[in-house]
Amino acid sequence: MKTELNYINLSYRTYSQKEYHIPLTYQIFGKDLFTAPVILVNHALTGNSNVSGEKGWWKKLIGENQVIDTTQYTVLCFNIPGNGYDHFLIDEYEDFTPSDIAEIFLKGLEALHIKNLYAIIGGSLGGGIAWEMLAKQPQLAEIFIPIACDFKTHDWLHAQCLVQKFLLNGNDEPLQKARIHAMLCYRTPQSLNDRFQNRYDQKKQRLESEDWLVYHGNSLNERFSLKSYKLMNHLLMNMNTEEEQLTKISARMHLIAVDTDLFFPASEIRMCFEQLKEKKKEVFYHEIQSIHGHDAFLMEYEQLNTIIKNIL
Ligand SMILES: CC(=O)SCCNC(=O)CCNC(=O)[C@H](O)C(C)(C)COP(=O)(O)OP(=O)(O)OC[C@H]1O[C@@H](n2cnc3c(N)ncnc32)[C@H](O)[C@@H]1OP(=O)(O)O
Repeated sequence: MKTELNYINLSYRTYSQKEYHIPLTYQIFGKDLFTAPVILVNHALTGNSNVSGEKGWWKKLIGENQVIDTTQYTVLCFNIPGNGYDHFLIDEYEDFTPSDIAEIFLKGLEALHIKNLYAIIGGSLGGGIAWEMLAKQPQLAEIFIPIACDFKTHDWLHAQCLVQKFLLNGNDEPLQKARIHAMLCYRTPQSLNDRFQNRYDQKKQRLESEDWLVYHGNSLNERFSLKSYKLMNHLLMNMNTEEEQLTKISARMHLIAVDTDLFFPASEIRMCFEQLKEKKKEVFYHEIQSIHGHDAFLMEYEQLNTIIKNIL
């Protein structure tokens, strides 16, 4: 299986009229290009192109004989430029919007001579970017699977991103603090309360739940850069796909929500589904039941795999 990082050099002018040289990187898993249907996977906020294999963040979904079976498909994943996985960082992150990232990914597909995709799948921010891509090229894919995401950032999510921005602009452990706040948005009160039951770690002199949060804050700080996090948060805060374009998307759509998601509430995803259904035939809604909230798309594999297995 090929897992090396590949490069495409792009000249790109942002919608804010800034010129950039973008070394767009990507990974391919499974079958060689042009020998099998292509599935594009768009990664989430702190993810990257390494979706499958030993360290793949979606390895329980994508791999040999997994639901997204790399013996049957070519799985392609671009890095969001500036995510730092390929060491490319962006200083002026506000130059970019999710619409720019979508445009860059489309240019990436063009450079690879990929005209059609079998499917686009994306979780959270990755799904939001996929909405933007399809709004720009409605005929691009046969199947669209946005998971725990919406075509735009609603007020509550925007507000949480604003808090993230304040924390990220602080001087004292900005990335750790932002991650701790984000972890609380990715989970629910029940998820934490059921799991930790107020247990106290005598050795560390703090609640186990606090230790878990501190661990996640420090662990992201070790593997992710502040600049990348600022960019990703800015993108999450500014998803705004043109609503009139949505019904023009030709792909069979399968919107997947999590019943307890605080970031992208199931009620909003269902509303999007109801509106699309009025004007479009092949649109479906699925719901993962979980106490965990947004993170369920990285935890509830039994449900997620069953849903996706029936779609592909
Ligand atoms: C907006 C968007 O685009 S969303 C995208 C952003 N979302 C994320 O980044 C996901 C954030 N959540 C996580 O990273 C979670 O860990 C998940 C969802 C991947 C897994 O959740 P859980 O199954 O509850 O695992 P948990 O968080 O307890 O443990 C993960 C790891 O941390 C370690 N860990 C957890 N708590 C502690 C602790 N207190 N001390 C030391 N290690 C710890 C575990 O041992 C485990 O290590 P391993 O991966 O080497 O086995």
